[in-house]
Amino acid sequence: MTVQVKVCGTTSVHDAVLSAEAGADALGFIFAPVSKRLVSPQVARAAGLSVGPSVARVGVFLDQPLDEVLRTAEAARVSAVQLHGRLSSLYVMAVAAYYPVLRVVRPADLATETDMWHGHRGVTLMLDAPEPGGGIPLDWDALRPLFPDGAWLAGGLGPGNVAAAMTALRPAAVDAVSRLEASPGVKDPEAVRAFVQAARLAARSYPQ
Ligand SMILES: O=C(O)c1ccccc1N[C@@H]1O[C@H](COP(=O)(O)O)[C@@H](O)[C@H]1O
Repeated sequence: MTVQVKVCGTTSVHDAVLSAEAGADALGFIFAPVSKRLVSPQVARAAGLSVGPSVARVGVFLDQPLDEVLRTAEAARVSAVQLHGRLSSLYVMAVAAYYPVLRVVRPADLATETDMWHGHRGVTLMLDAPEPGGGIPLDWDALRPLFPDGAWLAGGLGPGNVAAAMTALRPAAVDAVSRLEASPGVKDPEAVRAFVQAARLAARSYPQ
């Protein structure tokens, strides 16, 4: 199985190229105003263009109005949208009419959201810690019985623990930001490279 690796919190062309050269499959651009990694749609668009179409560009939003999400995603030319927050299923489906959606869920909501989105091809679940971008890992062993096939995993992942997380849950993709930074919004090149390499290595031990 091919595991996707997403490097989130990209705020510059420089860091987009760095992550793409390290082998990332997807870059995340955070458009939530509360974030320390907030990026403008214009910079995100330039960064996306700098890495070419083979690298996915994911716009990340937290509890923002629907029209703002759609306008920002369009301006930034993202290829997918990641939705955090308390959102109705109608809202999520409205975004999914335009973009593939990564619907982010907390451990407490995993079972309900798995039932809700089962069979919706445009919506993929991503499990994350309750505080997005907080760098806090989840209790992977406790989540093992609930973790759905095909879901993505985030929450405090980094070079030192991504292999253990993948061994426990076998996610379809892994995503990280806090542990890949030299300072908020600025990537640590060594950490980004080590994260992608560790995830690729761990993916080799997935059952074929
Ligand atoms: O990182 C942020 O500031 C952020 C703000 C608002 C919504 C999502 C945010 N980040 C997302 O959090 C996860 C994991 O982050 P971490 O590795 O635990 O720091 C990732 O999906 C980011 O997209």
